[in-house]
Amino acid sequence: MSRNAEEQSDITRLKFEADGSFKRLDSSFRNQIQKGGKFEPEKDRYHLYVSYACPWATRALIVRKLKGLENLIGVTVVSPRMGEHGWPFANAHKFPDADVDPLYNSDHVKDLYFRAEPEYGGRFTVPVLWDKKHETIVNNESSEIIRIFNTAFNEFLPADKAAIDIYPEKLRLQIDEVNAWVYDTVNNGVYKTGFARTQEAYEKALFPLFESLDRLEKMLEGKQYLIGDVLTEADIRLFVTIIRFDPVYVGHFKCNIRTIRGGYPAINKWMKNLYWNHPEFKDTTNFNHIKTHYYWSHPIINPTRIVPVGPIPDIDPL
Ligand SMILES: N[C@@H](CCC(=O)N[C@@H](CS)C(=O)NCC(=O)O)C(=O)O
Repeated sequence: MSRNAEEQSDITRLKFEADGSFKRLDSSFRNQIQKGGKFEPEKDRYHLYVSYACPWATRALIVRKLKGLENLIGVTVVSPRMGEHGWPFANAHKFPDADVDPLYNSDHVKDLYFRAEPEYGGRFTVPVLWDKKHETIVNNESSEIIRIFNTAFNEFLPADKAAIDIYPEKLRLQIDEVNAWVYDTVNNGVYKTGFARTQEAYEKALFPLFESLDRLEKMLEGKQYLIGDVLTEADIRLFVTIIRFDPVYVGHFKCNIRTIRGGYPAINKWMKNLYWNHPEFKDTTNFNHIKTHYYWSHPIINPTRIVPVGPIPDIDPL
């Protein structure tokens, strides 16, 4: 099942635009889980492969826990050191809190992609939502996986968990509007900043990133949640980037106009509340995986692979 595909798996061979900017490719597996479809809601049929380091994958981990899906959908965590073959499992690269692949004992995430589609030509990204019945990938796009988790398994859940709705009908327009610019300038903005190959491409991503943080700071003043007064997917999608900001993006991705803790009191307070008061956020945040992954896995940006010790602490107390 293992195949050499370093063009696709080696992050140091990422393709860039002519102007030195980084362009993220669309995810390829975009199926839904629904009654009457190829992928029906069922207990213990689906499996989630994630990295604790990856902000996109962590969205799915947070929602899995928030909705109480732990007994319905298993999880496997890859090792944070992503090398020429992409994400390794623990048997290929041991690391604390990393797992072996319980389904196929694969060495790398790419082996799952080739099992699902032998001619697969895209990148081998996490998260991967896997169907054990058809032995294929249901979906590898986090924004869709969290919406699947939000509703698809409600019939198996106790009433309090089924009632949790992170994309409520009456807030959808607002959530979609915020998601759009937060995705482009913040979630993906940090990557565009950090992966830029020219000064111009770097600054073209950096300034909009900080303009958006300024805007978010105003939106969060005196508020616990981004939209309305409930936790929505907009908070989850933003949190996974903000929690990585001071420990990684400030240094590694050169997003250093301001730090969150030093420059954005309202964002910092919102982040600390989610982290310290909601186990779904704290228990799915692993700073060791986060820091090791970025500083180790991008030798173009950090050739010594030294992982900085600070900031201490990773997140301020409440
Ligand atoms: N649009 C995808 C992005 C997923 C993604 O880019 N994941 C990164 C880790 S943070 C990855 O696995 N990259 C591996 C690679 O590109 O080789 C999603 O939101 O699920």
